[in-house]
Amino acid sequence: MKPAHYVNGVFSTSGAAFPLRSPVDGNQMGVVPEATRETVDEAVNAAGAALAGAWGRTDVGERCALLRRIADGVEARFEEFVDAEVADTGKPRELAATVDIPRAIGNFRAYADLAYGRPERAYPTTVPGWSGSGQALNYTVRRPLGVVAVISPWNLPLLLLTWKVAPALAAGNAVVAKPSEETPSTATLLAEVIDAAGLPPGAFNLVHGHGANAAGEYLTSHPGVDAIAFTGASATGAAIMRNAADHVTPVSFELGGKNPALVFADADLAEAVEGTARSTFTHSGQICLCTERVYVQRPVYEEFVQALAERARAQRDYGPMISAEHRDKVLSYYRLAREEGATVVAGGGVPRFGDERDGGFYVEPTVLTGLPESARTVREEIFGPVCHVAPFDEEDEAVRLANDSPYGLAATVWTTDLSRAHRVAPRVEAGIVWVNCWNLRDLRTPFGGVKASGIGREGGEYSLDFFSEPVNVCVKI
Ligand SMILES: NC(=O)c1ccc[n+]([C@@H]2O[C@H](COP(=O)([O-])OP(=O)(O)OC[C@H]3O[C@@H](n4cnc5c(N)ncnc54)[C@H](O)[C@@H]3O)[C@@H](O)[C@H]2O)c1
Ligand SMILES: O=C/C=C/C=C(\O)C(=O)O
Repeated sequence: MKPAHYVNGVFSTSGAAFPLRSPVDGNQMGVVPEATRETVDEAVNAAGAALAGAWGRTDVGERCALLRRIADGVEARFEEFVDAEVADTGKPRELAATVDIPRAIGNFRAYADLAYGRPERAYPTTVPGWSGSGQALNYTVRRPLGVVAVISPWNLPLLLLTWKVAPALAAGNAVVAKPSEETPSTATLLAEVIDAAGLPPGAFNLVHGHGANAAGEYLTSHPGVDAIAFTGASATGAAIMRNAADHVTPVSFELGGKNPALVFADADLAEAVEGTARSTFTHSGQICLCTERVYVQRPVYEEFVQALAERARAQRDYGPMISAEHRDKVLSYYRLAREEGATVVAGGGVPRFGDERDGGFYVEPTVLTGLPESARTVREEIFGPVCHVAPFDEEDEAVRLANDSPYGLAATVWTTDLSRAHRVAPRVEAGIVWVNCWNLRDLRTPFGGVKASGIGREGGEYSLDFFSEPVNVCVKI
């Protein structure tokens, strides 16, 4: 797979090339073209021209049929997409084959169904004493925003790219997408599938490159961009917001997190341990929904810590960090944790495999205890296979601990007390609260964070609302 831009229906590798490295062994796998400001400008102009041309004249039925054709196209090249996602991220094949690629297909199919079946409202209005019939009809129609910039991260590359592209196209927008510089391959395959599906040139465009002072920033500060949908770090979101401010460009942000788990003494402890191991170590903690703070009611605290530590030590076939830089960042937090006085109950270092993986970017699955809530390790997002476990006594204390964070993306609550579940979950300052489960997804539900974890919601009608403008038409009868 050779990463390429896709602009106005044409593939190219214009621009300086930068290395694409395998996170598994650190070896260079290929090169990625760095889009210039001119290439980004060409992509935005192509999107605008598509809206003024054939793509702008499509109706929702035609667009949803094209989304289904894209889904079928990805499905037909399923193994190729899995190979590319595994090569770029190093994630276990089973994860890419059961989550990343099926969800990308599901994203297109879900929005084809949701957009096509979405009703609009009408209000028959009576105006007493008014001349004529004294009646009017108010109805809502929706217009696409226009040219949408989509910027996506490296952890779930195709899942998160298509989670924005699908609803943006369904709503009639034209898209310029910039995937992470770390993971260009499945985005390029997607462009091939979209090209084969027959979308008019310029409806979907793809540019590769870095973010700050590069393709990402050229795109988010471009005056021809009508909306920005971004997933990535909170600090990056703030930088993008500053660029968007000049043109008052609307933004949809899915940002960072420091997700808590609350484990009550009445929980099914084995289920809570297994669920917290999954929510901490899946994709080596490189999912925004992963748990990094665990609060366990005191009567079961010691038992829980030991059981979770055993699960950490038992982790096999886990993947690496995406890059040497990210590996070094996670290891710097492992050092910081020790400096702040943590007990490292499991992990805390670099695994030794005795094979090519020793040249890759692996870190050990890690469980920490003993830190105060004020510790940086407990407050700052690490984005690796690590969590800190602390005890609590009362329910209100647990909620306060969970909410004592600048972030508010996701949380898990483990309890067999139904009343407690329904009391606690709505009080947690997060966009998504799972009870006795984790990452169980219904694509119609609102997805997103509060505080520094994001602005707005994705999913179902929430995405379609962001990617379109409602227009109220009032007709005197
Ligand atoms: N809330 C969510 O749904 C969600 C999902 C995945 C990842 N994340 C967050 O993303 C972070 C990890 O991903 P990452 O390292 O790719 O994030 P990142 O913010 O470094 O990069 C994300 C994307 O933004 C681009 N970018 C970077 N700086 C930019 C700038 N100044 N202007 C325009 N574009 C810019 C990058 O090239 C990349 O495509 C973590 O903080 C994680 O919590 C959040
Ligand atoms: O890393 C963050 C994961 C985001 C997941 C979703 O956006 C989703 O499941 O729809």
